[in-house]
Amino acid sequence: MESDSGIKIPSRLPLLLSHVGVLLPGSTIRFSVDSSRNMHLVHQRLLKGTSLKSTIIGVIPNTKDPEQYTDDIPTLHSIGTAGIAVQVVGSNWPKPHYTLLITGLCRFRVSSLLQERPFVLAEVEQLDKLDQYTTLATEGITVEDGQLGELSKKFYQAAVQLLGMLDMSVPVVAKFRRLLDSLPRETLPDIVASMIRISNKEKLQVLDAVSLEERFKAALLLLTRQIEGLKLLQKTRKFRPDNAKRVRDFCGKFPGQQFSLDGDDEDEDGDDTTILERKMYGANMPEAALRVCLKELKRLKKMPQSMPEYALTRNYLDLMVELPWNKGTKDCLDIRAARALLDNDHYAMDKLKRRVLEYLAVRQLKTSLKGPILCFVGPPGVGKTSVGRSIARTLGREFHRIALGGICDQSDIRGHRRTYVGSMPGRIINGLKTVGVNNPVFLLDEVDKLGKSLQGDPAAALLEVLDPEQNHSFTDHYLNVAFDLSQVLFIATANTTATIPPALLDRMEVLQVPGYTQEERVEIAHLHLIPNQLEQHGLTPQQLHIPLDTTRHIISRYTREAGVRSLERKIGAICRAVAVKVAEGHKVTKTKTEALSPKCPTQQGDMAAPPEMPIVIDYMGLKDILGPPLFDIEVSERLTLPGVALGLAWTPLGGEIMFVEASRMEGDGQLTLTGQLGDIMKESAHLAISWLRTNAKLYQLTNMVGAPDPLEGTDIHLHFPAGAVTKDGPSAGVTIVTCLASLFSGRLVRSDVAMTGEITLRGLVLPVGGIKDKVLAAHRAGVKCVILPKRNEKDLEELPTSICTDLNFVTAENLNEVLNTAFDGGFPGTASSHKFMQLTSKL
Ligand SMILES: Nc1ncnc2c1ncn2[C@@H]1O[C@H](COP(=O)(O)OP(=O)(O)OP(=O)(O)O)[C@@H](O)[C@H]1O
Repeated sequence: MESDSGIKIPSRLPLLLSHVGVLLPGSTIRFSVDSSRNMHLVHQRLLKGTSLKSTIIGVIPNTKDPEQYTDDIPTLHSIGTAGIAVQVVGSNWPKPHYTLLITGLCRFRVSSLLQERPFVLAEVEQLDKLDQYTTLATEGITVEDGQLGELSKKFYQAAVQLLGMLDMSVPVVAKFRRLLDSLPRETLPDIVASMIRISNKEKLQVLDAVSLEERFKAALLLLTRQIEGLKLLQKTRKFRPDNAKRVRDFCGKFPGQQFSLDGDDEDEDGDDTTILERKMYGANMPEAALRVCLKELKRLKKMPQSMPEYALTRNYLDLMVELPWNKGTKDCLDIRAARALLDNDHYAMDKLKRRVLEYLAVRQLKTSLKGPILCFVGPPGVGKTSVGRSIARTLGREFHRIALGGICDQSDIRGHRRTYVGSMPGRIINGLKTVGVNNPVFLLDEVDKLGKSLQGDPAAALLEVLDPEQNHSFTDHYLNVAFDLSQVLFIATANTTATIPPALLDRMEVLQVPGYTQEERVEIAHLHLIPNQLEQHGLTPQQLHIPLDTTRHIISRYTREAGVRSLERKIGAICRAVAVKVAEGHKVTKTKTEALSPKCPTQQGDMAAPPEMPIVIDYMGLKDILGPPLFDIEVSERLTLPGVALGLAWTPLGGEIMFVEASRMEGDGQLTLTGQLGDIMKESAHLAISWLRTNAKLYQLTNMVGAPDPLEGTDIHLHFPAGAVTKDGPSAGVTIVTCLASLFSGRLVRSDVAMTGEITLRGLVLPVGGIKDKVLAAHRAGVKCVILPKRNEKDLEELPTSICTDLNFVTAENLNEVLNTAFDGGFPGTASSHKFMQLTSKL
């Protein structure tokens, strides 16, 4: 049925390739857009166009699922329906997705394809008249039209009969009757076919019936079958009026089961919600949660899909059914195996491993343990995270790491309320969804780096999570129902306890993980890091050999850290360099075999010999790969002038050595302090000066002009190098005194001595923290003797034996003892009768 006059659709139409419904003229269908071609059509045509013409598109039915092909365009159905996009709804989150509401206008035939990408554009030929909608029902087909007239009359009568059989109120039936009467007869087959429940294949038959007569015939057949089906249904109902479910099941077997003029169709979506409901019952969730889910599902069923809230509710329900409410792994704990595994994975860390094993042993004896939450505190790269992973492995549990560094919004922990656009559950619930069990090991990494902002305090939200008494009913704002976290094993890691809020710290058992000694690092490198790196770079020990001496050299000259991360990176760099050599070697050997063939004997001499395996890395090789050494053993060089002393400092990154320098010049007794010092450190400097002035006579300290007060006519400048780093704390007190004593006496401080300790005005030395890390730093720097406060003697017990044998420890109660040790041959004025204790080893 060609149209040569009247309203015309554009002759070039962009085509929407539909793989679900069939759009018939006169009806409206919702299409979900997710394939890339259709997505481009929406973006470039529907969302950009401003004219009415740009909203007219062609819908080609029954195209293969566009997701299944990439570039090839499938064979298109030749007949489609031109339609007008009356609504475009969508969002870009969580992934781009649009829903189009399209009203069918008329049929068209695809004449030729003009473009396939980014969306399909075709030259089309219009098949139906569009003006039929503007004609009155009475002006259309009449009985005088012969067979067509007869057919249309029959069709109309059948439609009226079906309307009478529907289970609807009288006014609704009357309304539909009026609608039926007002529609032009030629539009009836399409409209009725789109309303009765028939399969897509049958709809396609109606669409393909281009001639009106054929269309009436095809649609009449379907309509009659529908009427027969309803008749049978009514009969069945009479027999078993009480068994509505069975009737429903029975009529479900009819091809054209229900008549749904009221538009309340429950096609695929209906099945979808049934599946969701089934999943809810199967998710084993607590009753309260199930009640909430069922309520939401009821709301969801009533919502049109195009409503933004539909997606929100749907996502919520999907999460609820996916959460492991009652699903867990079975612990397979064998303490002996756990010990072997921990020893295998990690070298040293004895204290930590012992505590972890105790913890696991208690769990084995009492499974319902509401145990403490372990918090590993130590410098970066000492294996805190990797011990957490090993614990999960020993227990046979799932492992999930939650990085808390920089989080400053409490909804990151507890989720957003669902009223917000883009709301999401918090990291705890998300983690549970990811691992799919309710008893994983959660590693809360970097708890000390939680922030605070206007959006609340995430540390406060963590309080509930980490409290064994409360976390069995943890309520995420997004879920809005309680989730039992009591089975989850939480382990936290931090670099320092100083920035962990006290309430949070109180809920955790802190286990210090100190830095490693040089020898421990060498062992870790050879037992773990080198084999790991070789494997990661596809090398074997037969190809690369790093001798012990080289490892020591890397540790002392190329790294300065408490952990082993930088060492691991350096070994990685060596592996990369060797991988190039090995790969080149392969190539050379291969080419050489080819070159040796009689065809080209002359090339033989040009080939470099493949490297000899294994490639052994010596100092020279190291310099080639890693460049010149980054760190010097500088202590002795820097202590060559009076007025310099070596202190020990503690930072969250481990212990460090710290030089204190002093100089004096003519002036009026001013003290200048530089090197970004905090208030406490400045006070220490003032204390030190006061003590020295008081005791100047005793120690024979003079200023430049020989006056008894060292500050008379003299300005003093104290500097703490590495000026970019802020320094604070009282532990530099003894170092400042020693440095000033050296300046005023003109004597050199011993170059192999480092010290730490707080001072008082009366010259006492008070204890300080971080002894282990400080001593390790001193050992790293090649110091031979460490001066510590007497009351820190107990901390020496924690030091490894190797360190104790390498270093001399002098514990001092007062500054006399400090000065006596710091200068060769003691310090004048400090009664050599003052005894100080010299420890070689405490263990
Ligand atoms: N004692 C050890 N034995 C074997 N390997 C170790 C040991 N200590 C650290 N490592 C290795 O060092 C690397 C860094 O460790 P990890 O990431 O666990 O450090 P971390 O202490 O958690 O650091 P951060 O505080 O920066 O998170 C890992 O590859 C780990 O396997």
